[in-house]
Amino acid sequence: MNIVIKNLKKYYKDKLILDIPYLEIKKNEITGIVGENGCGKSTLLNIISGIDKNFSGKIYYNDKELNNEISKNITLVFQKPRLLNSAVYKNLSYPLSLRKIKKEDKKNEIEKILKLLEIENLKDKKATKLSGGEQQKVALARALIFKPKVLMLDEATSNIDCDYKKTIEKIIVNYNTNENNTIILVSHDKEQIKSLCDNVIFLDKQEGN
Ligand SMILES: Nc1ncnc2c1ncn2[C@@H]1O[C@H](COP(=O)(O)OP(=O)(O)OP(=O)(O)O)[C@@H](O)[C@H]1O
Repeated sequence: MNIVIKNLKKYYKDKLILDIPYLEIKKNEITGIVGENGCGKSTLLNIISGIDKNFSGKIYYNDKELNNEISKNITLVFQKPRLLNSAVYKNLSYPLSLRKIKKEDKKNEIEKILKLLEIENLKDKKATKLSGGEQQKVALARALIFKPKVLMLDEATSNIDCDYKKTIEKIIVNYNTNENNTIILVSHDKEQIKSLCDNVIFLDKQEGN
């Protein structure tokens, strides 16, 4: 999905947080968003995902404004995952149940994604009891299982160890190139941004913040 942002302004009370006259995020590309703490990166992802509707300006997704169908195709993964207080398997099956996926297909999809992310060993463990890095892996699995057209990662690999980060990065690149998807990556990891992104957006902190 191509995303075009026009005249976006976001305030918290009377403090201007974001001021973006025009921004285009292209499908089939990995777009990095960088900038110092507090410049509004997470706020921007929340707005694009539809979680935050309190802004002025327009956002077009393939020339259309946000609706239920488009929302279903956008996933945002947070640095601190919000997982269910139940087994990893349940965390992955629940979102598929909401989408009315048949039991047999569900099982196959879950097994595929556990294997892809190399987390079969976590399947029966309680998600909220996992380490920070393990929880991030589960959150990525839960995001990918939806096959979203727009995948946004907000510091989503910050707790993952170096070796495994490479595995995740490969999965992200494949997901982008093979499936025609849009990926937006917020990260303070300069190496990661440099090696993965086709495009980098530098957000400036607004004056007075
Ligand atoms: N709910 C809120 N109410 C008031 N101000 C907020 C709220 N959420 C964020 N802000 C402010 O908005 C600004 C942008 O925050 P945001 O979290 O988007 O920045 P960021 O670039 O993602 O930062 P970081 O790199 O530290 O994660 C900050 O000044 C922050 O204090």
